[in-house]
Amino acid sequence: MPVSQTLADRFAEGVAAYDPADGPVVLAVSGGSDSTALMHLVAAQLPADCLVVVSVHHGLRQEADAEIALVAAQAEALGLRHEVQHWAWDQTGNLQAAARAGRWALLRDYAQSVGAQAVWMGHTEDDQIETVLMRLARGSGVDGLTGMAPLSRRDGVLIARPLLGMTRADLREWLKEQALSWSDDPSNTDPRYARVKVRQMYAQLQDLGLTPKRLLQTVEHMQAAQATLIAAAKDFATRHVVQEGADLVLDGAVLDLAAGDTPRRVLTAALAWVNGANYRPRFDALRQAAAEACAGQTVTLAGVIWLQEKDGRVRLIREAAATATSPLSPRTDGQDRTLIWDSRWTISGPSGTGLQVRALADGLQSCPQWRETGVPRRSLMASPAIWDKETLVAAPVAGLANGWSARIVADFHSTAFAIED
Ligand SMILES: Nc1ncnc2c1ncn2[C@@H]1O[C@H](COP(=O)(O)OP(=O)(O)OP(=O)(O)O)[C@@H](O)[C@H]1O
Repeated sequence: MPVSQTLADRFAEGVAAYDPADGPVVLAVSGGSDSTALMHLVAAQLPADCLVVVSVHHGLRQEADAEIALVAAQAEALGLRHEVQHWAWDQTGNLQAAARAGRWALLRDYAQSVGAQAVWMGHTEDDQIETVLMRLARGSGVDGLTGMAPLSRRDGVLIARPLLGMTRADLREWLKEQALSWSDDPSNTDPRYARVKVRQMYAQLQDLGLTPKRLLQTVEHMQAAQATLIAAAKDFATRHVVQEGADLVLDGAVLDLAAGDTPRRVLTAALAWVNGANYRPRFDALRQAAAEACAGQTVTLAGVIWLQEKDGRVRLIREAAATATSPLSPRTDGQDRTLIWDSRWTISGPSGTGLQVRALADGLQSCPQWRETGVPRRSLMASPAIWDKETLVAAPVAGLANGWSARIVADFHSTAFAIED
């Protein structure tokens, strides 16, 4: 059977769970073989109007213009929308790491600005093997050695990797069979990069019997171990964490980090849920904050205020000052505008020019009915509000709707234990 047959069939199974009603999908396509194959395979399975192809131009190599032009031409032939996002290096830090982080930030922000349900990426089995070997070299634990997950979450955005079970060689074979071209980025073979070194050394490790099959078996064992840890954490959370709107209320058991993996996992998940998964504290900082909270102090960590309740529990509230401002670009078709704010609120409302979403903060004074909502003051101050420069247009959570709505994207207990990327 030609590669095309089996590969396309396996891919079709992988996308079966996708529901167009949940919003568009962003396809991250660099123009390399893997993401080019991803674009064509997805386009054959899903309706074009729910796909947006996004290429990030790093402005670092001359060939990038031609690579992105090739993606644009192929996307157009498939009837897909194609967007280019430009990245600029501010000359700080390691260039590779900065480019990777900058690329993700552009993909994430774009996905959130169009209310996308997920970003799909072209990582393959080869990338998985390299990732696990690099993490082994860093002494990673169970979570790290699970490698990349087929479905995970970063900064509150879902990442799908439908090609993880396929090899680069198979994808290239498939592209050739379909007479489709791709671009080869020379840095993918530059031995100065750690990933390239790992790839080259892995060829030797295979001679010792560390075949892809064996290595991926270990990954499966780790995934099973991780699933057990996550199940225990979920169960613990149902007993010790209560979601109240956008806040979480924890009892003392969650702060008892000496009790092992489970409370640490639950506390970390709780913070990540409240801060939109924008940052995770280091363990030392977490331990210190938990001890202070146990001693009755109010703590601010990871963009979250840990406030004492009268009954001794601790309320986690988003810190208004840690949220960002998102511009609301107007729609030309007169439809409502939808975007995701602070990685966890879906905001919808009438189009308009020059509007922004940012935390309500002191705008609370302009919401006469806020007390009737029953939501604590500090929680309302961190809730989303629509602003026209300094004028408050709407604060839906604080009782000033004016045609706008805001809802928390996902419930804590059912989503907070998704695998983090
Ligand atoms: N410049 C980019 N623009 C958009 N998406 C990108 C870009 N670079 C990488 N990606 C996404 O990240 C995935 C993994 O990145 P990686 O650096 O391994 O890819 P690559 O070698 O540039 O290209 P490919 O994976 O397509 O062969 C890609 O498959 C793609 O989905």
